[in-house]
Amino acid sequence: MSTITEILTDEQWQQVLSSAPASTLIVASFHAPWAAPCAQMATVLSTLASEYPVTDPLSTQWVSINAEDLSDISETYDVTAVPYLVLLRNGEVVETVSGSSAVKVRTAIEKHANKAGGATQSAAATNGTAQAAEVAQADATVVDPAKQKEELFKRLGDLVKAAPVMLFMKGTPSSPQCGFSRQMVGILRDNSVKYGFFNILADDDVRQGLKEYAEWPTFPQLWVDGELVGGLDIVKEELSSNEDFFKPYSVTAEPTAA
Ligand SMILES: N[C@@H](CCC(=O)N[C@@H](CS)C(=O)NCC(=O)O)C(=O)O
Repeated sequence: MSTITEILTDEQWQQVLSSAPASTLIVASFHAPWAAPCAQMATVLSTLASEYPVTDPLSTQWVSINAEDLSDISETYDVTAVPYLVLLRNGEVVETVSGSSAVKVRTAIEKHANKAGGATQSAAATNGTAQAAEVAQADATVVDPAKQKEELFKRLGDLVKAAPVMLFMKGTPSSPQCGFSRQMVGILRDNSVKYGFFNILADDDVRQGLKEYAEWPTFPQLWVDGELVGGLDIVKEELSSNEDFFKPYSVTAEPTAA
């Protein structure tokens, strides 16, 4: 059974790419320590990995990459949100999956992995192992719409608290994909605000789900301490009535006594 290797350096990644046989499917999972769905994804992937044999030429190779620490690798594969899965064969990307849907991840891997790997997988499933049961359960939570929504809202609840100030935007701060998001990034920069961001264009579940979760229909959305402040207009209003609105979140703020 295969296990997942954590990639710690660019060189280690290059080594994986250059040493893998041409037939090997490389399953690369990009994650960030602050993103709760990545922990769930790690469980799903380690379970899937354990179902695939190591033997060449039927091999799959499983690696995990911290998207922030190894930003050059993330840029190479256009990783703008996590979890993000990249499947490669012979140095070429064969498929990517954005988000934490266990079903999408499993389907993509099964599609590209060798058939013999699939046979082993069915054997594992009929063995009724705890691991097979775990994946089945992860899948079940995603296909039942009510459960799916519950899972998504739980994920969103964690995501809006991923940093004290969280911006849900179109694009990234260095490359906003909408004028409203660009203006919001400018305001945060002008106020020296330290913030986390999420590119909603990279994850349609988050894009649509957050509108309902927040009861706010548009982006950008700014969340502070897990509470929605609002969109661009509201943030401008807040600042015009209180220019120190962002002071507690400014990188130049004086430390406050506990
Ligand atoms: N007046 C709004 C402007 C934001 C807005 O209208 N956003 C639109 C276009 S970028 C949007 O997010 N639409 C929903 C979507 O694209 O999913 C604000 O204050 O934030």
